[in-house]
Amino acid sequence: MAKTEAKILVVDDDVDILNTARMYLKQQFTLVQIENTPENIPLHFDRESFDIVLLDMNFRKGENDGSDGLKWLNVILNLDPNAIVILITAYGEFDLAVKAIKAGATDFITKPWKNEKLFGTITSALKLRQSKLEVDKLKTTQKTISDDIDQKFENFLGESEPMLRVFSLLKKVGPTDANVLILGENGTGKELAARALHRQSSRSNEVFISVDLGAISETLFESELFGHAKGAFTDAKEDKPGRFEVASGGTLFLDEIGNLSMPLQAKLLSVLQKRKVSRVGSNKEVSIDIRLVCATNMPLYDMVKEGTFRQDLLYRINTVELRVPSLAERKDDMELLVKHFMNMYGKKYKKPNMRIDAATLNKLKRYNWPGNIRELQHAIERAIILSEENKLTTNDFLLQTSSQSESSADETLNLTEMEKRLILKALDKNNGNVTRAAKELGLDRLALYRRLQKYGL
Ligand SMILES: Nc1ncnc2c1ncn2[C@@H]1O[C@H](COP(=O)(O)OP(=O)(O)OP(=O)(O)O)[C@@H](O)[C@H]1O
Repeated sequence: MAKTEAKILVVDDDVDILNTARMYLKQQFTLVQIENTPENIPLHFDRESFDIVLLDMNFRKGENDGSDGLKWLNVILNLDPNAIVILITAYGEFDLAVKAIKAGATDFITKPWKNEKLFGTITSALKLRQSKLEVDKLKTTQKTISDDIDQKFENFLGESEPMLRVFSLLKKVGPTDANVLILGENGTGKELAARALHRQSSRSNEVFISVDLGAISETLFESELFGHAKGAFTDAKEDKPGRFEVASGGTLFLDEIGNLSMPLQAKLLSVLQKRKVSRVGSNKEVSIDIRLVCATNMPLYDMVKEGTFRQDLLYRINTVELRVPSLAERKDDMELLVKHFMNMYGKKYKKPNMRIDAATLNKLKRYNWPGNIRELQHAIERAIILSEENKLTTNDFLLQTSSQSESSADETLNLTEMEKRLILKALDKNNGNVTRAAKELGLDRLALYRRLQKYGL
């Protein structure tokens, strides 16, 4: 009969017991080692990773209160927290066995034992060992995956005033368990902000689960979020936990929350209130412990007034509100972001040391970026791919919407409005330098200052 794959260490000061155990166990398992001096246990663990340790409770002659066994049990669990220890007790030592199991032993066996009983005890303990190792492996895999994802998201850049305010709020709110609602236009970095909150929380070693509510169909909503039991519907071939359950212990990020229909808002609210979910097709409720972060680019407050977003749901998710500014509001970050993406795509497309001239940077600053950072990121990627020299020029950027918006802006015939726009344009072009902007406008500095005051600029 093939031996079962397992490494077993038997520790007892009775050499007869050791030899009997070894003789029998060697026929059943792939590796069996024996030791009569418990002080040598660490040496064995240095050389081998044991699946099971059979450990005597009473070592020194005359001592039979089990304190020695408990001490060595502790040593073994320190050497390997996943160790499976089966204690060898004398007949009638039940109290001691209970004490040992509370201290972390897996099972006990009384001597003299029957071989079948010993085999059965070891076989079921081995199953536990395998699950513990599997959980460990899954945890490591999960950590590697989330570290990997986090790396992609760790660069949340900004040095402009509005971004410094965002960072300061993130720092204050991150470590709390407060529900956070992140508002902002598309592509402003709302998901980055949510991940930054998670990284700064006490849950940072747990999962961050992101759900795009805009991408989940009405019919799949419940099964995706709350899970389903086997047979709940035709495609439910097996039990499956939903995102709420998977995120338990960590952070759940619900993106595009403004896109939820009223019936789905009611379902979501009920789960958030109860902090419990039941999988579709099951009556059993599972408690969930999540930190909730939601995001949207929709005007939730207006939607509440119109009756398309539930006020009670809004109050549940917006304990703290954070607004990520649009790129147009943080033009001071343009250079930093442009250089960051140039560096990123320079590496990706093997075009290192790319430069950008001032005129091109100014063109990028003047453009409105309706798609925000995502649009900027794509524009730089495209420019790097298309560029023929190691310098990005205005020709590498096709900002058509920009010229449209610039020309439509010029269509206004209101003189005051025109003057205001020209001043802003001149300032923008000259990086906020009043002297140079004034010169370009044909004004002296004082005259420009007076106009800035007049228009509240
Ligand atoms: N401050 C920033 N620094 C660096 N990169 C950024 C920054 N903000 C956003 N990005 C990048 O812009 C892209 C869009 O960011 P993100 O997905 O977080 O935006 P979003 O607001 O969640 O978008 P949507 O509303 O479309 O879901 C990502 O590639 C992200 O890495």
